[in-house]
Amino acid sequence: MFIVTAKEMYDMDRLAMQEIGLDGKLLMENAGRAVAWKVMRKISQTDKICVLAGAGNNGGDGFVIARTLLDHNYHVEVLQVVPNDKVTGDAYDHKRIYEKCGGQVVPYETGSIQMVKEADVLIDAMIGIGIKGEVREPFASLISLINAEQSYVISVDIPSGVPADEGGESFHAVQADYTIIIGAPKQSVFLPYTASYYGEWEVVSIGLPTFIFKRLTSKGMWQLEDVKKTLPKRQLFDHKGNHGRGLIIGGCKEMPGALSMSVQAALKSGAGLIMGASSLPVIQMIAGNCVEATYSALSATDGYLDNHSEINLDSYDAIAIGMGLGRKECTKDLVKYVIEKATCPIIIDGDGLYHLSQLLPQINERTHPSVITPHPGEMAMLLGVSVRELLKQPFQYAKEFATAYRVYVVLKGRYTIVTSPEGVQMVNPTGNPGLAKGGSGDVLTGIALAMVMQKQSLLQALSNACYIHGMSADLLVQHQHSEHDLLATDVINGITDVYRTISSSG
Ligand SMILES: NC(=O)C1=CN([C@@H]2O[C@H](COP(=O)(O)OP(=O)(O)OC[C@H]3O[C@@H](n4cnc5c(N)ncnc54)[C@H](O)[C@@H]3O)[C@@H](O)[C@H]2O)[C@@H](O)CC1
Ligand SMILES: Nc1ncnc2c1ncn2[C@@H]1O[C@H](COP(=O)(O)OP(=O)(O)O)[C@@H](O)[C@H]1O
Ligand SMILES: [K+]
Repeated sequence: MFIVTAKEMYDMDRLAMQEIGLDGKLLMENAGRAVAWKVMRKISQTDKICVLAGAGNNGGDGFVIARTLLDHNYHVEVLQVVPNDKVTGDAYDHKRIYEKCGGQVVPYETGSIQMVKEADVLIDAMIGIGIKGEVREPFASLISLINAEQSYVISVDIPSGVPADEGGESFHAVQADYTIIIGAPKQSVFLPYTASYYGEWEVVSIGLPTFIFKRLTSKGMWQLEDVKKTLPKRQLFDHKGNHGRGLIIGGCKEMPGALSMSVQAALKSGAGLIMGASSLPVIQMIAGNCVEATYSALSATDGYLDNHSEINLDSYDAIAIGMGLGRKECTKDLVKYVIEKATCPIIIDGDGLYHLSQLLPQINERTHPSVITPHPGEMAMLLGVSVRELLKQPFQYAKEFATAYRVYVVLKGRYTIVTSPEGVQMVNPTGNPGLAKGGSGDVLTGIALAMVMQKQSLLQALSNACYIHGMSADLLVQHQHSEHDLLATDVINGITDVYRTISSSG
């Protein structure tokens, strides 16, 4: 599934009309009818429905929705929020068709507030992706009224008032219960400050050909069907070498568990062979948790790894470094050494990212792939901006960093964004707040290492890792756990169910 900015959506529209000959009225018909079918599945025939229509094409969709509902004997009326002369073009044509089919259009006036109050279902077709600046009257008051009422609110394309793109912060918008998105989700579906306005959401197709999306956007949402298509399969005559040899370097005296979780998660996700490298006390503490792994004891001073020359980096398909490593000068040297010497893909996480802020020239010079897996705090630190600023434009910032330093960026969060050095972006939809707990990131790094070592493109490998990690948490919360008691080690064990579910669902 593709993700678009408002500009990309308008460009697609233009291309569809000018180059293919799909005209605007037809697209509006497709949009309105597709939305109406979704609406019918959510409401009952006895509901009193009020469609609030604005002046633009979003309002035009509203007239098609109303006509379709009317034709199926629903009790529907349109409240036109703008004067007649503002409804023009395709929207005007669809208004006329609706009226010719017997539809009622009630002009907006103070008395029509009653219409909103009496409705069981409000269909918000006031403003779509064409919003400019702050919402004006009477939209602003209507939005307050809608939000204060108990009726079921369905927004068309986007809750009116919510910006389509990242970047904005202050806005007054409809709080929808359900949003039916037209064509493709906009960036604001995935942002922390706008996502909740959408309520439950779904996307409907309006017949724009896939090649148009491919040509105009490089953002998408990774879905189960993508995982099924790209996940490495195990063949009858496979041996462990076919599924990669991985090295995981991490752990210090205060954080031995981080390494343990990454090692376990990597093996559980399908890695062929995993070597965990840390100090002897750390290894002695964790080896019993995962007897399938091999371990390499490195020298340490005061509980922190201190000697990079002991590590042989040559015989691995991928290396992960940083989980629970510590923020000492000696551990920075270790990270620097791996960045400079590793001739396979590397994944840098945790304290490795802390050190990376002083190793940016070195990462830039790598000729083999590099992956970073920051949470927003780590990403903001690397970019030298505040977390608040980063979260206003996560797509933009992740892309800036990925393309500037030629790295894969896995910017973690409710909707983790994976960005390739070319700027292609994949959003992961799985996961829940049960993952907001120490150790979840270490598990993700282990899964990511296992994926990166096996035969898939790196963007696919990292998207699959995020999907599996989140899906494990989702299945666990649906079946045996709650978001409160879920532990990172549960997420490792839950990988079993993820694979069983994926393989049994065809
Ligand atoms: N391919 C597509 O993307 C298609 C999109 N369609 C619909 O078209 C919509 C976009 O249509 P438009 O470009 O006409 O834009 P909109 O309908 O989103 O909004 C434009 C209207 O809102 C008013 N407006 C803008 N900012 C405002 C503010 N701050 N306060 C009050 N009023 C404001 C403008 O004066 C204008 O009348 C989409 O959201 C979608 O619903 C469909 O018609 C089918 C095809
Ligand atoms: N509310 C949430 N919804 C979905 N996923 C979440 C949520 N909170 C955290 N996660 C996921 O959990 C992981 C947390 O990683 P991180 O913050 O690095 O944890 P730690 O370093 O403590 O192990 C990330 O993969 C992130 O996407
Ligand atoms: K809307």
